[in-house]
Amino acid sequence: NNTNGLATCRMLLAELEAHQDAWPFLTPVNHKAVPGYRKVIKKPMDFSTIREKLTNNQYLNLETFIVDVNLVFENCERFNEDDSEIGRAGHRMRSFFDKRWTELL
Ligand SMILES: Cc1ncccc1N[C@H]1CCCS(=O)(=O)C1
Repeated sequence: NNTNGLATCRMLLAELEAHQDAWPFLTPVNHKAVPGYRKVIKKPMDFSTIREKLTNNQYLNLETFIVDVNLVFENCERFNEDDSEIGRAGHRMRSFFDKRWTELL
């Protein structure tokens, strides 16, 4: 039910934030420091924004939470080369997340 969904969101987000490869995703990408980002990425998302939304009760359930987490990884794959530090971190974080939430189903 809904409460279980929110406890699961809190647990999953804590694990994402604590992951050693989370560093590119902990704060919003600084579009002043990253040329082209604002133009290319229409829906920026990061773990601190997800934390804020969770705190403000903006996620209806686990599914709406997963949509935002996946947006972090889709933006990363769109903007970063697979063969780059940030690109590789994104792939590692995505596979970590996919494995974790499916384990909890
Ligand atoms: C996820 C992402 N995609 C594209 C460019 C940059 C980033 N992340 C940055 C976030 C702040 C720290 S950093 O500047 O090292 C990396």
